[in-house]
Amino acid sequence: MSDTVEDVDLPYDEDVSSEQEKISALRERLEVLESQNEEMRDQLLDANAENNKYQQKLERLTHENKKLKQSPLFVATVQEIADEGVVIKQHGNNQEALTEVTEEMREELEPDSRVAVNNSLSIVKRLDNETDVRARVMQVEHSPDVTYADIGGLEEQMQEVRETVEMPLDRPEMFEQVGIQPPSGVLLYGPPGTGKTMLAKAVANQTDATFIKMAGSELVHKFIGEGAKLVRDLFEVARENEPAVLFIDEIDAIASKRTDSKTSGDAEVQRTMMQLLSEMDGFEDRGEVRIIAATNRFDMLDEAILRPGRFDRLIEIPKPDEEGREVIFQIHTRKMNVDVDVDFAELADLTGEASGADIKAMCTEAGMFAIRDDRTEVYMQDFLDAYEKISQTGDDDPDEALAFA
Ligand SMILES: Nc1ncnc2c1ncn2[C@@H]1O[C@H](COP(=O)(O)OP(=O)(O)OP(=O)(O)O)[C@@H](O)[C@H]1O
Repeated sequence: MSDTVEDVDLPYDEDVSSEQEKISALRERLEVLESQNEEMRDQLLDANAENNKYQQKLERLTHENKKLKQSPLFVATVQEIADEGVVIKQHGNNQEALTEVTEEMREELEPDSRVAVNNSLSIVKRLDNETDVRARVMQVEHSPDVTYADIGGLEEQMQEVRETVEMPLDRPEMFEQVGIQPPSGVLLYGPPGTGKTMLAKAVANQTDATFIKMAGSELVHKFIGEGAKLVRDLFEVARENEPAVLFIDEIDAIASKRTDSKTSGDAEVQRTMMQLLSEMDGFEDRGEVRIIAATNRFDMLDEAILRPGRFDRLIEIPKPDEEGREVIFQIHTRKMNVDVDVDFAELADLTGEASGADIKAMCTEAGMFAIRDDRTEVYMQDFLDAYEKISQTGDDDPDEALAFA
């Protein structure tokens, strides 16, 4: 307190008041001050009580907020931002809902944003950019390092793929001058591990194009509810990266014959396929992007996908014949330290039903036998042992890939 007696405004006149008057004036002043003090103490108590109340509320909200963030959240996509609220579509069950959001959150959202919602479908947060999803579902490689020389036993098929995919990418003006549309898509079909992916990569390498791969099964099983959007994204990424080879593996997962069941999963697959068809139909004028699809289940495909203008070249990629197998053995042992006695013709003869992938596995296994034996050179016997081992692998499980035993 800096006030001194001189500063205080006294409740009496110093010069005229008697002692008695001074005392009673001071008493009165004291009473007033005491009652003011009382009042202020009451106010302070009230304020403290209020403060306590807010403190408790804050704690409760912090706790709720934490709980909200901890309990499992569902993923949804924003469909529309309307005055009445935000329309979201949940992944998994595809149900649409109108939900409220805070002003701050509303500003962050736009149609197609992916969001996390809680049990009562309130939007809790916006999920980070969708390139994340794209990256997880699409494999993008600029000019992959596979060349035609790495592929064995598919000369005819290679020629056909080159004509239909490579020419339009390399010399688009030829098609323009002749006045025909280049074939829009190529479908490679045949057993697993026969080189379909390799072929698509080799075309991208040869034409210096970006190779973009998406697996049909991932589209419908991993990213439920997002299939159609991801197909849209896929074509967009291709256009952004042209010249591009767009490789859709396991296309049967999205384009199989319609089944009679009407489950929501089927409806979702249908929507994804419709999106694919519409992207392909509108694709002719979209520059230097070529589509290659692959399937092991040609018999399952919906005819809609095979209509002219879509995949109008169907190329069978069979298992290699004996001559092909010999070449594939040579390709996969190029970098191996192989003994001169190794007879690839004999190995090709031995491995009747092997696919290219089986042969590759056998070469690696032969190398492992050499290493186990502490050698750096791989002998014929290693290949024979590898054959033995690999052909036995599938014995217990007839579905196992190695079918050449
Ligand atoms: N014709 C081939 N020539 C050389 N190597 C081959 C051949 N076919 C397959 N391979 C080997 O097998 C591996 C798998 O082949 P690829 O992925 O191209 O098969 P795919 O037909 O696309 O199989 P899937 O249908 O299972 O996707 C290749 O990386 C390669 O090492």
